[in-house]
Amino acid sequence: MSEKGGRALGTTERSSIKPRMDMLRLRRIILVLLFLGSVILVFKNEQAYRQFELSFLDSPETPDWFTPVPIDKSLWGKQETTEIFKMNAEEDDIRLPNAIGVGAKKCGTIAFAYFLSLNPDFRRTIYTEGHWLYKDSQWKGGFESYKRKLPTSESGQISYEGTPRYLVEANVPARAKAISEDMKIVVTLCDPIKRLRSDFIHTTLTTEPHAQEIKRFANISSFVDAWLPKVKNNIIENGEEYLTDIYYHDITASIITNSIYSHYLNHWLKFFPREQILFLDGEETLKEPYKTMEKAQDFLNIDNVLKKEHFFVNEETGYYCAKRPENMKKTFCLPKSKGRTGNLADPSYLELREDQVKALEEFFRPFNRQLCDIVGHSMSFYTDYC
Ligand SMILES: Nc1ncnc2c1ncn2[C@@H]1O[C@H](COP(=O)(O)OS(=O)(=O)O)[C@@H](OP(=O)(O)O)[C@H]1O
Repeated sequence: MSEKGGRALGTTERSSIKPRMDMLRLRRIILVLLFLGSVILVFKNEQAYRQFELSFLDSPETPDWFTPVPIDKSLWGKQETTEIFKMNAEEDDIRLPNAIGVGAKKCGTIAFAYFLSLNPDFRRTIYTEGHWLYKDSQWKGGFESYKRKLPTSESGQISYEGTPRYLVEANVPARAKAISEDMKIVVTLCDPIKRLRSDFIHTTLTTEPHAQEIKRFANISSFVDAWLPKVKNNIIENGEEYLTDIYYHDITASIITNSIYSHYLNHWLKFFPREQILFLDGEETLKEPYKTMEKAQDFLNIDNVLKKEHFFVNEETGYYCAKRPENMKKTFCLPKSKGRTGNLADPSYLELREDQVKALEEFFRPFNRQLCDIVGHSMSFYTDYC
């Protein structure tokens, strides 16, 4: 009985186990397929995401990836300064600046200042850059401290101090206003991508805090792949606030964000009216420096001493040099550290892929549109937006 029953049970079991095994195998196959499917989906999504990050939305109907904070021109020049400049020294042959240069970094700010200083009415600091206004410890030292950075000048001459970093330091406009409400501001701007290239290689040759990190990238292309998506996401998540004082919280990103001129100018314009700011085009300073000189001399109200006949191209470097107006036989060229990108030993170090150039153009576009509104006229790098 038990044997019979046992055999009967065994047969039933066997006949029900086989379909169950088949079901289990089928389920396992389905699970494996589902797993593979989701791995492919994740991979494809990641690819699509990167594609999006580095894509160029060519159509004019395509909305910009970001909408900058709207500018309110009625507020320009209205913000009072709460900073107090300590006038703890006499003005003698060293006077307070009546004009400052505020960048942008790598746009030809030194070419501007060095060439213009061939006009005897324009007196610039003997140091290339002052780096005085944004440093709290120096600011506290008042004029006694600032004097060490300033040129000698006579009344009627322009006393000028220029530091490209001033453009992106949030405390500088209020401090410049505390020194003088009539301060004239000179801003040289240039193609954001060209500027980025120049900033990238320049940083590798400095002791700035991010120099080591930048040096670790094989070339600018791998830097842009790694950092453009990060910067974009930070702006999307935190808004333009992320750009404020970036040197203190994400200095590596500044290689890219230093080209977002509109954000920083918006801040400057709260303190100074538009008429007190001269916008120069770095491309013009490079290709037709006499035009830049003419504009600057007019703006600063000094004699138009520097003219076309004072400039010539140095055949060895391909960059402009100048003849001294008081003795045209004496010439002056900028130091070799300027004009680096045009004479690179390995140009591939600064090469960007086509898709990267497009992604960068797309990245800067909303800010350049706003820049056009701020400046009020077209510049070589955004003619289409005005
Ligand atoms: N005449 C002449 N000679 C040499 N270089 C010239 C000249 N005119 C403009 N430029 C451009 O100036 C770029 C350097 O910009 P900055 O002086 O603003 O740099 S810095 O921020 O002060 O470090 C520099 O960029 P790099 O080529 O990357 O060095 C040049 O594009």
